[in-house]
Amino acid sequence: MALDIKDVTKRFGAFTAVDHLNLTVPEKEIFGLLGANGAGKTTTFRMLLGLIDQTEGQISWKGEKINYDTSHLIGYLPEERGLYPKLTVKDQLLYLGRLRGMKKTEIIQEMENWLTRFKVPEYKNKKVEELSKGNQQKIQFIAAVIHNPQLLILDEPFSGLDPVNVELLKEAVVDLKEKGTTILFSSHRMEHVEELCEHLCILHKGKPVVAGSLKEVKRSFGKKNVFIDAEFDLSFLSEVEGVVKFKRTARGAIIQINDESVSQRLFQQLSGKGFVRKFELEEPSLNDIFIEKVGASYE
Ligand SMILES: Nc1ncnc2c1ncn2[C@@H]1O[C@H](COP(=O)(O)OP(=O)(O)OP(=O)(O)O)[C@@H](O)[C@H]1O
Repeated sequence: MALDIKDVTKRFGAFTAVDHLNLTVPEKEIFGLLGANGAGKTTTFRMLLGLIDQTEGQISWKGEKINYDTSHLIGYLPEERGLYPKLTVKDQLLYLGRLRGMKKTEIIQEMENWLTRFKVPEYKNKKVEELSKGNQQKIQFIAAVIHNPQLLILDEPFSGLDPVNVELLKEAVVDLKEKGTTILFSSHRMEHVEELCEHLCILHKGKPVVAGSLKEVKRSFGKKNVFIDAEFDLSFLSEVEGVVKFKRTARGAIIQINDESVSQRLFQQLSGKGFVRKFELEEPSLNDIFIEKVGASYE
C-alpha cells in the first residue's frame, strides 16, 4: 500500500484536531478526503507533508517516513494558495521547478505542455497578479505537478473554478492517475468525489465516520432514493411506512427509503392518482450519506 496513516492524532494544546486516524491510500488511485469545515483535512495534509508533526501515530509513503529527502516525490496544492504575485508565470515555475531539482529545459517543456493543455499558453510572460483567481489556481496546480510527483495532495482543488475549468482540472487529475500518480484530495463537493474517487473517507471532528470504497460506502448505507416525476402532488408519500425523507424538487420528488422493498409500496400508492412521467430507484448519493453522518451535529 502506498500511503499509510496509522493511528494518527494531532492535538493543538487541549484541542484534538485529528483523532486516531487510520487510512490507507492505495497506489495509483484517486482518494477523497471529505469533511465539514474544521473536520481536520488540512491538518492531516500538513502532517502527511511533514509541515507539522503528529502528536501520535505514524505516516509513511511506500514504507518510508515523508521528510525533506522524499519531498521531491510529492506535489501539494495548498488550500491557502501561495504564488509570488510580482513574478511572471514562467519565472515562478522555473523557481519552483528548480527547488524540486529539475533542469531549466525540462521545466520549460512541462510548463508549455501544461499551459497549452489549460488553454492559456499566452500566460507564460504574465505576472501572477495580472491573472484572475481561477487562472492563478491553474498555475498553482501546474506548480504542484510540474515535477511529476508520485503522490499528489490537492486541498480543495476545484474551489473557485468555473465549470469549464473544473472539467479541465478533473481531466488532468484522471490523466495523472492513469500515468501512475497517487492522488489524495479534499473537497466539499460530493459530486466531484463521487465522479473521481475509488476510495474515500469522511472525517468528522477529526475522526473517520465513513471509510471505504465508494461502492462499499453506498452499499453499507442501505438506504436508497426513489425519484418520481408526476403531474400530481406527491407529498402524501412522506407518510408511507419506510420513507425516511421526502424532498420536493423542481421536477418531482426525491424520496429516501429504508430499503429497496419500500419502492414497491410507493409504486402501489401511485396507482389511479394520475400521470407518472418517471419512477426511478436510485443509489443514495454521497451527499445523502454525508448529510446523515455529519449533518446531525449541525442541528
Ligand atoms: N495551528 C493551529 N492551532 C490551533 N488549532 C488549529 C491549528 N490548525 C488547525 N486548527 C484547528 O483544527 C481544526 C481542524 O482544522 P483544519 O484546517 O484541518 O480543518 P479542515 O477540515 O481543513 O477545514 P476546512 O474545510 O474549513 O478547510 C479546526 O478546528 C482548526 O481551528
